[in-house]
Amino acid sequence: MNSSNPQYGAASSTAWPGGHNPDLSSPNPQTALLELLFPGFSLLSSGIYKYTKVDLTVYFPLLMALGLVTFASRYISDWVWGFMDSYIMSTADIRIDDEMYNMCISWVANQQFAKRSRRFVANTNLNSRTWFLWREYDNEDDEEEEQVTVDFDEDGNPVSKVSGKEEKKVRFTPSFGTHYFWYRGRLLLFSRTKDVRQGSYGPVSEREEISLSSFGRNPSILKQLLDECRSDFMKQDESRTVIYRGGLKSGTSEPQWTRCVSRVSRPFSTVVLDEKLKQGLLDDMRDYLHPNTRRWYSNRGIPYRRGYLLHGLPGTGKTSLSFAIAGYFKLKIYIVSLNSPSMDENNLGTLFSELPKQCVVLLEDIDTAGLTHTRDDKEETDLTKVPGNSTAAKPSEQEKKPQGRISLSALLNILDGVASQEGRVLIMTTNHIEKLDEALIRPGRVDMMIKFDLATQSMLSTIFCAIFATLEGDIPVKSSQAVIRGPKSTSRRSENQILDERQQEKEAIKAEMEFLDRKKKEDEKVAVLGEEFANIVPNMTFSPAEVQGYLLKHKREPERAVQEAAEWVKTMMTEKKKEIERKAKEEEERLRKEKEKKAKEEEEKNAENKEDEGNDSSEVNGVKDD
Ligand SMILES: Nc1ncnc2c1ncn2[C@@H]1O[C@H](COP(=O)(O)OP(=O)(O)OP(=O)(O)O)[C@@H](O)[C@H]1O
Repeated sequence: MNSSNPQYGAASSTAWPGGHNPDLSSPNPQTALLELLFPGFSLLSSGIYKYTKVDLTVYFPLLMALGLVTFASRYISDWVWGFMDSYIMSTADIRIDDEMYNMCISWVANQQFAKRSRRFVANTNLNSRTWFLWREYDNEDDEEEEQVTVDFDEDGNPVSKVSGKEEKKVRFTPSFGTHYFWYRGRLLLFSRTKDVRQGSYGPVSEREEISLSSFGRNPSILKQLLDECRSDFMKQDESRTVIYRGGLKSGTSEPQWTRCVSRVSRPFSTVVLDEKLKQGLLDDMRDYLHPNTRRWYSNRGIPYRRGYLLHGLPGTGKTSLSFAIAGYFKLKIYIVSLNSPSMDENNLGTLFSELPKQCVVLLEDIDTAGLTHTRDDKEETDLTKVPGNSTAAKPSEQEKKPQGRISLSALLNILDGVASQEGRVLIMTTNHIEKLDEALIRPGRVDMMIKFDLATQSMLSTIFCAIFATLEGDIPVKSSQAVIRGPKSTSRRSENQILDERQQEKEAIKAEMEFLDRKKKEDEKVAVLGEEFANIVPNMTFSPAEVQGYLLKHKREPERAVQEAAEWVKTMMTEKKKEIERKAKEEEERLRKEKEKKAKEEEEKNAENKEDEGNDSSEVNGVKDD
């Protein structure tokens, strides 16, 4: 301990200026107060005194005033902020579980203030707050982002590609706190705060809130900004089909639609189906979605809804058509699984009431949805009415059926009740139309049914040609021929440069001509091979998915696909035969067991009857004896 310490020098002979002689064990009250206002003050002042002989405690009143201001400023600033927030600021709070969050955050990520931010959150996926819900989550959301991650070296060995455009893009958004930025000449605030109400469980990225604030009581600037966020976000989806899934909000029992993926829209032409049917569906939907049609419906008091049932064997294109048609009409697609354990009548009702004005709702494999007539599955009467014609189903069949949590009547009410959004397009798919209740597919609920069949001969050649057709990008272009034909630089170019460019342009045109020529020849060849292929594969025997699966094995060798087609058909037929035999055996076994069970039950019943009869006769005899 330094004996010359002005603060703690009780034992020291050093005289304190101003008559202060602080004691180590009991510092004077002034120093104690200053120490409270400025933690570390005594240490600092003793240091200063030692070297400069300036005693800071002399300036006690001044320091006190300064300390009080510092002490109070925190409270004052909080109060001022609270006052401003309540009376002279407008704020938009954005819920993390709403799609507006994605829109807003993706807008923020593109702003200069976010790029300049010194403390930021780095994301490869701006929607990662729900990563745990949907693993397939929007990786493709960024238009600029390429999905290629694997390349092959000269020897054909896979190598990962982690450079340039292919690299997964990292996006930066400002971290927790308040960030200022200018928008249309106004100073706005973007705040990201930790959501303290949320429990400690749940992913970290979930526990946050974001808000946008502006000075002034008129919030129109915030609305403009949010509108811009939304339209920017929508632009990214222009050539995509956005898919939403119905489920529960994370950690709650509240139902909500969650955006799970956006895909490049499948061209409608790539779904192979009878052209008349396809055109009929397109015309029907086009007419339904026409802006004047809603009025037409409402004038006549008819609910403005349209339902389609796509039925047929597995792998015949029902799902593909649903997605393609949604993409064609630029509609979002909302998928809900009635089999999901979280899906009950209330949740489904809420989801349907939250649908946007125009969209496609897809209920896949509706026959397997395990609809019951009431929630209480034990009631026998319920089970006998399970989807299937109104006729009663056999007990053993009932046992096998999955028991859903949604009754058929509730589903019907939801589909055409007041809660169901008008303007939506309902598409139901099934592999077993015969299992569906008539009420579910009556006109008004299902306005058009489309049957999907196994591949006909014309479908076979169409699928063949679709797979082997030469499309842009299929033929590798030599780098010397790949010329970017953008706007010419305005800077002066030398004669040599001009000549060079002309030469490159010529080469590019030549390459394009070569490509078209080659494409024509290839397509002619493929058309002939397609016919050959269709003649080898039997009509209406394989689903388009099976044919596609086979052709993909030879995707670069159409000739080989034709050569080996007969062998493939043979193998497939044998497998199918085996499968049919196996199923027949299973059915036989099931019937036998059922028969045995029935016989046993009958026997037991007879035995019981006999016993009862015996008892009755002994009673009668007893009476007689009496
Ligand atoms: N008619 C078709 N035209 C083009 N491609 C088809 C067609 N049918 C099936 N495919 C192809 O087969 C695959 C499976 O098709 P999809 O899922 O649409 O069949 P699905 O009828 O919905 O089957 P499931 O009943 O099993 O759900 C897809 O890759 C699709 O490209």
